[in-house]
Amino acid sequence: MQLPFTPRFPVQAAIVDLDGTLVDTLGDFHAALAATLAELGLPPLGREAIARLVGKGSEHLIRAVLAEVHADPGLYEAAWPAYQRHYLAINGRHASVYPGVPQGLRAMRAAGWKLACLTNKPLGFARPLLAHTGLLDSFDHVFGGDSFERKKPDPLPLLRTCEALGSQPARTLMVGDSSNDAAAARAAGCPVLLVTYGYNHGQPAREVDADAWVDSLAELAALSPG
Ligand SMILES: O=C(O)COP(=O)(O)O
Ligand SMILES: [Mg+2]
Repeated sequence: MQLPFTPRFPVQAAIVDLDGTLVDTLGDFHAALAATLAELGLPPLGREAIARLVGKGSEHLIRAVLAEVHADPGLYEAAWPAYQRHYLAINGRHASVYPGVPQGLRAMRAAGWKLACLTNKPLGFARPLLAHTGLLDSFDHVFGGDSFERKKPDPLPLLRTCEALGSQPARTLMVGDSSNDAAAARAAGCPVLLVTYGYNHGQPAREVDADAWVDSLAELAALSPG
């Protein structure tokens, strides 16, 4: 497997982010939040505003959305269960796999790499979404934002995922779309590749400290012989 940079050690596994990297879920976030805000009698929020707030898990998203619409923070207690109900009802309906993802995952598997999906999304949202999009079987492990005590950008979820994969961090590539993925990877000692098409809190991914960037995961397939 060739990469668009030279890692210090040969890579033998990858940890891949979900929202903004494998699947464009902005439509799901928008629909679930619209239903939640309407139920609470609050104004809706546009897609661009939501894209800036996604990436640090659903609890953070709900608190940030309430702040964005100038709602009472105490509404969180009602908003969180309402959001879970609405999200589960529409999970995957307004989502699409990014172009190049199946080719990129196939290339990584063909290289003999172990693969894990590690997202800040709750596991109860992540697994059904991966199954719905046909990506679940690509992964040896799937972990969510509630699988460990802390979420990305903390290195703990990456270190635990490396253990599950049986791969040292220096030999495990983090593939993500945001500064959460990159900061967690740096702190864990994993090399990091970012896609440029994701959310990254509304900022260009090329401005984030990473080892390399790709516009499509199909670039990995193009680099690999055969
Ligand atoms: O649900 C989120 O906050 C997004 O999670 P991810 O980018 O880590 O997949
Ligand atoms: Mg992401």
